[in-house]
Amino acid sequence: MRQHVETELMTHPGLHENSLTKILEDVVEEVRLSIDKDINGADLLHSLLSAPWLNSLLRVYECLLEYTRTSPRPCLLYASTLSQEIMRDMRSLTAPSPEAQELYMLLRARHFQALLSAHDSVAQKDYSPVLPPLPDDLPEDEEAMRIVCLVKNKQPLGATIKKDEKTGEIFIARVIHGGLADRSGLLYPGDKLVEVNGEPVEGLEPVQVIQILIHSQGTILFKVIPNSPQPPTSQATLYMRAMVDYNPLQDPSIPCPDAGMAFSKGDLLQIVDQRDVQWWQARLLPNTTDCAGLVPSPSHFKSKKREFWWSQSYQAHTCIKSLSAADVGEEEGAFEEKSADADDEAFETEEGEHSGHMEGFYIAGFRYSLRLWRRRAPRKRRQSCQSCNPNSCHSASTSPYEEVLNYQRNRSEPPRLIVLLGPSGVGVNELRRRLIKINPNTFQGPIPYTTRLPRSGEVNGREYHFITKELFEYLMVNHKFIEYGEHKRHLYGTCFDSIKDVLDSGKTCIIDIEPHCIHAVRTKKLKPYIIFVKPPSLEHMKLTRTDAKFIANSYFKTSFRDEDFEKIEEAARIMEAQYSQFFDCVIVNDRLQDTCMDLFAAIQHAQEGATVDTSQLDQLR
Ligand SMILES: Nc1ncnc2c1ncn2[C@@H]1O[C@H](COP(=O)(O)OP(=O)(O)OP(=O)(O)O)[C@@H](O)[C@H]1O
Repeated sequence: MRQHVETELMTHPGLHENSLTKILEDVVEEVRLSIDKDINGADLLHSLLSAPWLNSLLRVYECLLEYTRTSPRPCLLYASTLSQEIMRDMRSLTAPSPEAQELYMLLRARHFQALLSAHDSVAQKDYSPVLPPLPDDLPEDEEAMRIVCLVKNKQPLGATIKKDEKTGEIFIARVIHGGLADRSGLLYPGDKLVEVNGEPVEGLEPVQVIQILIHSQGTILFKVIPNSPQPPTSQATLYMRAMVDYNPLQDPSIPCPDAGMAFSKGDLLQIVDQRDVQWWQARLLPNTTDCAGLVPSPSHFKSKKREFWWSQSYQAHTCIKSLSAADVGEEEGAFEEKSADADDEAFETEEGEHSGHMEGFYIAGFRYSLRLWRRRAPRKRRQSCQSCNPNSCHSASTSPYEEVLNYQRNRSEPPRLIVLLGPSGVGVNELRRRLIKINPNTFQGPIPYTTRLPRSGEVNGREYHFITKELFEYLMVNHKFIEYGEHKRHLYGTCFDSIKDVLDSGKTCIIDIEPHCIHAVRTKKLKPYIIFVKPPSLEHMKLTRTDAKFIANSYFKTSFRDEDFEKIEEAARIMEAQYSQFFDCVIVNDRLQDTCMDLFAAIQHAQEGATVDTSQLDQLR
């Protein structure tokens, strides 16, 4: 008989190809591979799925399924009673046979009796739980409780609690998106905490409750009085670029520093919950699988912006020292004595390549004078002041985030403006010139404006747009220039119209600007892609710039000295610290050839699909 029972179990369904057990085996194997790949949570899932109880449960389930299919009927309604009668009859036998004795032992076994009892319950369909009757004196205001069991793992529980100062009751304050509590779907903001692991929380401080949680191992049992159900709110996910640095551990206003999320200027954030006016929930991209964290909402930022944790707002008037700017400034007096137009000539004769004529086409925007006015000491140069421009973006000083969208260029749209910036001498002009030279049908620079007279051979609208001082000043006051400056009593500037001309022709316009002009180009129309050209290490600069020369003053190009490299490095560091939130891409100009390729790839990426700021751009030009 024993043999018969075992055989029965063996022939039960459950091991054929599509059975749940087989599927579970496959899933377990799959999860095991995920552990090898170090995927978060895979080990926990693996141990859960490999648990013997789950396997047994599935087998039972499969047996039940099989029986449902064959719908067996019970022979008797009271097999248990019958077995009792048989045993009673056997006990009255004076000399029972060995078979009768074995039968008696079997029927008497507890497991068998339990089996027969279960059989009778099923046969009589007597398996609904019998609930005790409700007491008559049930108080009207009795609240329903919910018992929530969470399995603690390495992740935080993902919920914060707060105390109602009036009643002393402890509530779930917020549930962090993607955290354990959120994924359980059983804890909601406003739920009143009654017990944690059997310990009543009445009269406790939130920190004491946290201590209970910290010391709990394995599963944590919460007893809560659920908050009245809240209507589900559908929220669009927003993507934001951080304009400031934020560290929750340095923010005294955050309700729970551990639930906060630190971010740095320029980081992309996925805002997953904006229901709270003060504290949003966000994830740091690209890790969208991580649990979200609390970040201050823009309105909270504004109200707290004077506090110490609100770091480094944008300062439009910051002076980033140009390479050898002091030298240029010092020589200015002597230089003024000489011919007012000597610069361009000197540059043309010394550096024919840079004059703009190249294999049958002309590249504008690399003239000596144009580059020189920028390099003069800021106190001397007549600087375009975008911070005073009503169209310039002050949003950075008031908003910690800017909304961004994934850019998908419509073929009918003009290309995006490509903006290069970097410390003087890092190689911005060299890179821009190379790009245009390599592919003049794709890339072009804007033709600058000047008030100086054209020289022989120069064509209006080719080297420069030659205009009168009056017209230049008219354009200036009407904010038509991205930047402008004075060099040797002549005005030079880059006008928006020149950029528009290039873009309207279908070419990619590449400009280089001083960092304080970033705000001027951040318009919805131009959709600028801002590339920061960063110097390599001092050691690499020395190695790669052995033959390089930079414009040290108005007459001479000189070789780099060690202190020049140090100045480049320092200027880059300051630029990055103050403007990195605006950089779409950072390229290290180490080996020229490689940098050109990186730049080309970055520009292609920008034109085909990359994030673009949206919300703030509307407020601009
Ligand atoms: N990666 C590089 N390797 C070697 N030489 C380089 C590299 N990048 C630039 N150079 C050289 O360094 C010198 C300075 O470069 P460039 O004139 O482009 O600097 P810049 O950043 O435009 O400076 P400025 O803004 O002051 O005009 C040039 O001689 C250029 O050829």
